[in-house]
Amino acid sequence: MTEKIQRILSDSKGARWTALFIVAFTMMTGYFITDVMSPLEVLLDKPVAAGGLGWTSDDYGFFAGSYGLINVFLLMLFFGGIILDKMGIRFTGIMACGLMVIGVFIKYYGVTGDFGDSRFTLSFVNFSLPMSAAVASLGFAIFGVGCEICGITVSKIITKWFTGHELALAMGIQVALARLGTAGAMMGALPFAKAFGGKVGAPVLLGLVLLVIGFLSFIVYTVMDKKLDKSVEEAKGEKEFEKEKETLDEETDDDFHFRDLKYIFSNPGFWCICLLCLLFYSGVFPFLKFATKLMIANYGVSEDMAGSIPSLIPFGTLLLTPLFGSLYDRIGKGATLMLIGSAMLAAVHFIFAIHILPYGWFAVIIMIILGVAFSLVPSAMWPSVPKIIPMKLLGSAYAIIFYIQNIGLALVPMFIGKVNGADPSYTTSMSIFCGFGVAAVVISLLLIAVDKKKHYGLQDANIKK
Ligand SMILES: NCCCC[C@H](NC(=O)[C@@H](N)CCCCN)C(=O)O
Repeated sequence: MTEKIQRILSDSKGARWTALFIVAFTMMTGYFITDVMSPLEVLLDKPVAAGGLGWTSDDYGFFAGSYGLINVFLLMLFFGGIILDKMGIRFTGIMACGLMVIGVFIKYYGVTGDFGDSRFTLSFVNFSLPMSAAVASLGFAIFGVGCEICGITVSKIITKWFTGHELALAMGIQVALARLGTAGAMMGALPFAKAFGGKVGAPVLLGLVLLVIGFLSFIVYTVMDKKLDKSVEEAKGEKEFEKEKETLDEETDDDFHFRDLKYIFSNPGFWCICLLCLLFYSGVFPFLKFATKLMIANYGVSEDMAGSIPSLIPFGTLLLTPLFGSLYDRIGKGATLMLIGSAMLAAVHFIFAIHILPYGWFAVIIMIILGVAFSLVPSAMWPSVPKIIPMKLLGSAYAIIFYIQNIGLALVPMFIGKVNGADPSYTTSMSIFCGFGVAAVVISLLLIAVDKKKHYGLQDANIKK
């Protein structure tokens, strides 16, 4: 009997949680590097003679957006998903980590190399950047490919180990640990750079070292992955588990066929999740980029304190994302959680748009509500994908969702920046963000209806009793 229960490695609680923490650590180091330069703008825009890099805010904006450039314009995320489904977790994960390390190495060279006054210029499109920004952006774009492909690989790994167990809790913990990487970068990068004489390269080098450790931990994970596959093979060989064999057959990485992609594209539930992801994340990540200035302009918060109010959001999600994930595992109602989170997003932006109660304490309350919304939707949305899409297509499915999301993450901030220039009261931009929330509510309602019709099980608990 014991032999039956413990027939594959993922049935061991210790093994699957160890696997989770190993790959979540890799992802955390990736998120650290993603945001390590965000608090360093004050050092980047100093003149070269004063120890800075002489970047303008436009140069910085281009650098920040370069994360998604190769992913979006060269369709790298789309190909990344196919590579994952075709070549498997171990190959793709190592490739992704390798790309992240190469990317950060180039970025480090960009911010520490001596380029003098040289510039990178494309005269036919009237484009010019300091050479340091151009090199750093190239590195960040390569890193972005690795980081997003690593993200879809980790999602597939978690699904592989946790299906039928604590899937949403595991995904929630992974996202929470990733947010810890973001929070660590936001809080630690500037003091760390200042401790090294204001050198931008110091925190980037720290991130590079952490990333290499993250890469090594992924290599350790591949050993576990091999063992899991071996235990699955052994279970397949046992006659009495004929029924399970059919399920396991469906789960092998080798079974991917391009023609199967039409299953993804023709799936209405998948498109609802894609749209929800695009709308919801467009209302959160780009908002965070403008939130500090909003606090100063509309809520009278001092410059020193203004950044700490939006930082309540990633901190709040640390605890709440696993909590809501565990709720989804035990009682289900995933689509309802997404609806509630979307409604909260719309309400928060509506309140920001109409400028009532212009006090710092009120902004804190609103930001906490946004933090709850930012925990509700991701904790229910990501674990819902495996309920709609079979395992062998999961890499491609996550990649397409990430791809569509990246378009919003790249274009919305550029658009909102222009809108704020024309209307510095933030009424227009907050109304646009509110519009994303309202549209997310509509899509969530549609998802609930589609789920009822197609029986995806989005409202069911993940843990099989
Ligand atoms: N199991 C999927 C987890 C996704 C977490 C999600 N990340 C993303 O959506 C990334 N594509 C983009 C992250 C960009 C910010 N650095 C998240 O909520 O972080």
